[in-house]
Formats: sequence, structure tokens, C-alpha cells
Amino acid sequence: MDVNGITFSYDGNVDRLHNVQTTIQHGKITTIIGPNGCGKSTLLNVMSSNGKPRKGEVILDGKAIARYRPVELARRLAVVHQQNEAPDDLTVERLIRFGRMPHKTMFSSNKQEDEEAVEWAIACTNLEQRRFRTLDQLSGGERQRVWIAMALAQRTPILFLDEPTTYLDMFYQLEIMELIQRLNQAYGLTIVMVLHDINQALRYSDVIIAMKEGRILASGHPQEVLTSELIEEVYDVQVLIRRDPEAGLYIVPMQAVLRPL
Ligand SMILES: Nc1ncnc2c1ncn2[C@@H]1O[C@H](COP(=O)(O)OP(=O)(O)OP(=O)(O)O)[C@@H](O)[C@H]1O
Repeated sequence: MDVNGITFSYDGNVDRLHNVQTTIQHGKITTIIGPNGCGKSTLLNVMSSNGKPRKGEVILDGKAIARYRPVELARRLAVVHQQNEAPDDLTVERLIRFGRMPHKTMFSSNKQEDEEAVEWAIACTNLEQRRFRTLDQLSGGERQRVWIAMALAQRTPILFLDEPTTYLDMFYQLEIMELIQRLNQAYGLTIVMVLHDINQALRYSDVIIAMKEGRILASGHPQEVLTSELIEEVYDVQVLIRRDPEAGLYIVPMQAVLRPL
């Protein structure tokens, strides 16, 4: 996927993305990082054709995404949003089945393919024991896995995840990150996600895109991109970068660089 010179505004006055240029590498995990409000979700939205750029275009498999029919795009790209809403009395299995919608036509659907995709999504996310529960009977981590399962049931080669670990405790955060890594390694899924935890980004990404104020400041391999200078520039936070023989490279936030009042 190529993002070619995207400038985007919600209201036609203030640009929230400025001439954004990047290539999403096939079969890799790409993580977008940057401070609150810098445009990470906006970029993810524009890359999934949810919002029309003022300038530039996003090319997927040689064709501008604006030219895809929604159903056609939904067979290539699935999105797990930051906040997801569904009736609490819906069961896990029924919700996951909604992921099959792009594969149904008015006249036909391949029942066997649908069943296989739903079962695969349930197995990947380890939800067998929860499939007949309703959403209000699940923990936060389980609910997050259900949304990922619904996206997986779409059986797309590309998966976008907007802050998949927010609000989750350490166990569930690791569980989701390991699931994402397995999906990438075992099934070759191209993953683009937004993360706030720099250490998770460092550990699980092949490529990092660092944004500030609607612009990409740096992108590339995490160990090359995540220098203390870049992190201070992006987040206004001074950090130490350390290496542990087992954990590898990690970042310790030290202090916020406060501007004069
Ligand atoms: N629907 C909208 N209408 C108008 N402005 C919006 C809308 N959504 C986001 N914005 C603005 O666009 C800018 C970028 O927002 P965006 O949600 O992309 O940031 P983000 O980097 O994902 O932030 P966060 O880390 O807080 O989720 C912000 O200034 C935000 O206020």
C-alpha cells in the first residue's frame, strides 16, 4: 500500500495530515506512534478509505482505494477501531459472523467458507469457551479479542488495529500483542497498528512510523528510528534507551520537557 502525499482536513479549514508519504510493506507489522491528537487515527482512517483526502491518494494493489467498491475493499482490509459498539446481548459467535458480510452477495454466499472463516477466527483468538456468551459477560481483554476475531473472519490480507491494547492490563496486553505477532508470522497478515506503548512498538514491529502534528517525522526499523533525540522531539519526553540481554532494547521515560507557563 502506498500513501502518496496525503493532506486531509475534517472541516476544510484546518489540515490534520500534511503531505503524508509512506509505503506499508506487505507481510510486515507497521506501528504508528506519536502524541495524542497528532493524526494517527486520522491516517489509519484515510488509509482505509474512511475520509477523503484534500490532496494525494492511497494506492492498494495498483488501484486508488477511492476507486474500490466498499465491499471490494472490505475483502482486502479489515479494521479494528479504538472504540467499538455492539448490543450487549449479542453473542460472541453472532458478532464474529458479521465479519463475513463483505463475502455475501444478494444471491449467494458460500456457507462452508463462512463456517471455516468463523471457526478459524474463533480458534485464533482462543474464544471457543466463550462463543455462546454475550458481550456483557466478557472481560475487557476477551471483548477486544472478539473485535479482532470479527475482523479476522473477514479473511483479509491486511489488518488495521487502532490502539488494540488500551485499557487492558499487562496480561491481556501481552496476549493481544502475541496474537498479532502470531497472525503475522503464521498467516502472513500485513498489520498496521497504532500504539502508545513505545516498548511494545519496539518489541513487536518491523517498521515504526513516528508522527507529530500531522506529519511523519521518521519511519523505518524500530531500532534505527527510536533514538532518544527522536522520542524527545515527538513526545517532549526525555528517555533513556537501554539494552537487556534477554529483553533486548527498551526505553525508560525519565522526564517531561515542560514548556514555560
Ligand atoms: N471527526 C473529527 N472532526 C474534526 N476533527 C477531528 C475529528 N477526529 C479527530 N479530529 C482532530 O484531528 C486531529 C488528529 O486526531 P486523531 O484522532 O487522528 O489523533 P490521534 O493521533 O489518533 O490521537 P489519540 O492518540 O489521542 O487517539 C486532532 O486535533 C483531533 O482533534
